Amino acid sequence: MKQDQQKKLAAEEAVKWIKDGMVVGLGSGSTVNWMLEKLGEKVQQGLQITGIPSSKKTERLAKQLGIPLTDSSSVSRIDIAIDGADEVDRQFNLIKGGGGSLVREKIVDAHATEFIVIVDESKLVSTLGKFPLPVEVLPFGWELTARTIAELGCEPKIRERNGERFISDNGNYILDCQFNSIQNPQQLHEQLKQMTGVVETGLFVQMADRIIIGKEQTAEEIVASKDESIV
Ligand SMILES: O=C(CO)[C@H](O)[C@H](O)COP(=O)(O)O
Repeated sequence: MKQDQQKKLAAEEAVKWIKDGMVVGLGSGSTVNWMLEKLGEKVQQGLQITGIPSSKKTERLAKQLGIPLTDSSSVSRIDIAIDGADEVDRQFNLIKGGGGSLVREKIVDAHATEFIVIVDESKLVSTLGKFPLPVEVLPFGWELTARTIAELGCEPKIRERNGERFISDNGNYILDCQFNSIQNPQQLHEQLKQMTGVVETGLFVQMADRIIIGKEQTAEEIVASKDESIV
């Protein structure tokens, strides 16, 4: 499938940035899974790194692939983090959390010296918001939290999977908030973060250092000062 091929291209390009001795933040999602496959191969060939997984799913796959893991209590730095995204805009803002791992991803990605985002070209948008913004909330009183969020002009929907309420790795719920068009990601993130009951938002505002977009035959790498346009 074309999209999978693009994800694989972006993922493999990103692995080239991982060098011996690095502590590597491992994101989550299907694009990251391609990255883990390649990284696993390199580890088998002798690359020495330590990974910090950002979700239980990533932890399971990394272990299967023989990637050595540790946790944040055992490292003083994260050299590089590689993660996917659900939407990417021209100002290096992201929507993440489609897989429900946004809190751990944000902690890992925010502490990395270099944060690389890997996406297929369908993820690149001019304005964020078509993808419903995932917001992690405490289960207690979530209906009240959802009502407050709705006042910002969206329709929060409690996330379900296979007919069951989705529970994050942190034991919380996810509200998927359809804003359609997010004109000011920073402002919206701050408004949401101020609400009691909100744990974290899927808005990653200007955190990325490098965006690698898988295209038809190649992976296009965009590094910019974060004020620059990327397309
Ligand atoms: O944020 C995420 C998980 O919480 C993922 O990185 C995002 O959903 C992209 O996933 P995929 O690579 O499967 O398209």
